[in-house]
Amino acid sequence: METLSEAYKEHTLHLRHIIPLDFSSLPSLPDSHAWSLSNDDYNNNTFPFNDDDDASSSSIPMIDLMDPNAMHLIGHACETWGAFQLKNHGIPFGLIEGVEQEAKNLFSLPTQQKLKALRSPGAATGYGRAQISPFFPSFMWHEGFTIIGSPSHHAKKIWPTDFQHFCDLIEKYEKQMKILAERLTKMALELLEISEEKRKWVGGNNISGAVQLNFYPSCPEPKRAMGLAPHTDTSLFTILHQTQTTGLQIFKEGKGWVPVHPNPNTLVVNTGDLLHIMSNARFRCALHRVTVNRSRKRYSVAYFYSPPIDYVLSPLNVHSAARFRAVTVKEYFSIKAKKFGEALSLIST
Ligand SMILES: O=C(O)CCC(=O)C(=O)O
Ligand SMILES: [Fe+2]
Repeated sequence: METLSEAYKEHTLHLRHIIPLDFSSLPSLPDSHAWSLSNDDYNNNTFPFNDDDDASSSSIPMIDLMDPNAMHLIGHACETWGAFQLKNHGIPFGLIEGVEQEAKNLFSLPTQQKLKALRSPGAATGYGRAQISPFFPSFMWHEGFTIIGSPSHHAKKIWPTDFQHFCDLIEKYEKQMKILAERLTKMALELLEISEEKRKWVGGNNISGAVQLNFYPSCPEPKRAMGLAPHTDTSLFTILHQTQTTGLQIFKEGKGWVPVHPNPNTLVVNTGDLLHIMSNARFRCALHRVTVNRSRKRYSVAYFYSPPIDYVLSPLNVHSAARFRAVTVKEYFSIKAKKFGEALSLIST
């Protein structure tokens, strides 16, 4: 089966954009990882907001999936923020905790062991820096591990005799996340009045899904470092579990960088470029980034959900002129891998 990995094949990266720094023994921030963030940028001078902003308009909405009105609340959140927090999402707490623990185990391994699963140039899966690294002048304070389909190929390299537990948990997690993503997608497509014919793929087995484990080590100079640089996700929806350490921020026009405070038993959902395209820009794709901190390590687990790679994304059923030309999922992934922030404007009509 063709998977998302295909879209990265023509886009080979230099090894310096793949091999992470060995963060374990650094007394200070190397120049290669220094960002010139102004104090205001870091502290986001627009936050807290004006007095006339109430708390509910100053942070992404919290939505209860059991709420009978959930679909409309989700639609509103996608229109205004491109993101929301989700409770009563149905993913067993023990499973989330288990995957979090696996991520902690993985990233605390000695560098040499992690490098056995290094992502190869032109590949999408394995251990390494963020895929967006080449588009920024400085490196990020981050290590990642990307999984598409079964994690066993890479897991066997890291733990030759002991990979099964990791694989079982990740596969269970992927299955549960897929089910949740399907529920959200059905609601979004219903709100967009997408035809039955164009919705048939939802619930099928050839969707494009990926799991991304992220690690942000504690950092000697957090104000001059960046965990993950500003980006939008190449997905329809991204469902994120973050540990209880702040860092994730979403950019909101007129407000600046807004923190997404971790809440126990709550997942963060954001819309990605693909839903932005399908909705003819009615749903935002949230620009987000991650800051780091001095004493606490931060972990997150992202699940990216997208239609099958040959699915044609086109702003259908819209009441105004299409703002994007039709592209397949695979074509869009490959444009994004090569052109990053320009991808949406490159397919604009
Ligand atoms: O670590 C986070 O909170 C966000 C991760 C993220 O944005 C990503 O993996 O695309
Ligand atoms: Fe992201």
